[in-house]
Amino acid sequence: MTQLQARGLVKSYGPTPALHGITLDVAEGEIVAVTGPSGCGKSTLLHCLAGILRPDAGEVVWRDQRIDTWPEAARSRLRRTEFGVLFQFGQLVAELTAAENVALPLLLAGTGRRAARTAALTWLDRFGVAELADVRPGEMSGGQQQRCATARALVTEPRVLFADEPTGALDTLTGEQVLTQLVRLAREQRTTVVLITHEPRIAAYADREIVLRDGVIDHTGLGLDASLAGGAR
Ligand SMILES: Nc1ncnc2c1ncn2[C@@H]1O[C@H](COP(=O)(O)OP(=O)(O)OP(=O)(O)O)[C@@H](O)[C@H]1O
Repeated sequence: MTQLQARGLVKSYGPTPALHGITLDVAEGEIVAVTGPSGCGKSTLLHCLAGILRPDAGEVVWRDQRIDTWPEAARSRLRRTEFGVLFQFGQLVAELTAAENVALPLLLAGTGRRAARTAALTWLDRFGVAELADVRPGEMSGGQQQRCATARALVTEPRVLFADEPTGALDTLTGEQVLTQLVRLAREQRTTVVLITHEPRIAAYADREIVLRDGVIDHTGLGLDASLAGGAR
């Protein structure tokens, strides 16, 4: 089943064009990597798909519903429930512990405190950082922070996870470790993932790679092709 569709997306920032007509289908449970040179429109595409930005023209369709025309409050609710969003710097709340950070999206969605904490501990454990439950982000390494942020993005068990360079701030080995965990858990949950990356090695974890150039899709390929092009894994 198709989970998410972009139909002829066009977006400019004032005089600066970013997307020139992107059409794309993402299947349920599919992991798609969006790659391409700096400035080619990757983040803009992700933000349009996630309902953060409204395209100037074209449509974003999620499970047969056109969402780009929804009011901001409805799109924001969608991002708190059915969608998960993860950025390069995990954006954990500095004053909260890891468990409180991970529980936060559930509390915002109305889950009770005890159930939210239990789920947070489960997800921290899945990312191998259960022992950090009561630690604040300032006392964690970058990799530990990003594991917590990834746990937070998945704790609501979103249908679609949007990740913008989620391992871009980490060293190669740590980045790959976090990403393999993310991909494994996403596959277990049948979560659809749209992942932006600069690195062919990272794109190799995806089912499909979509390469943008100057705001259009240059070509698409299998993740495996990217791995071969980028050298041995
Ligand atoms: N808020 C903004 N205001 C003005 N121009 C912007 C803004 N955001 C992006 N752009 C421009 O839109 C184009 C696409 O940017 P976008 O960030 O989507 O590309 P990207 O492929 O994600 O780049 P990078 O890999 O460097 O993050 C670029 O020319 C960029 O300079």
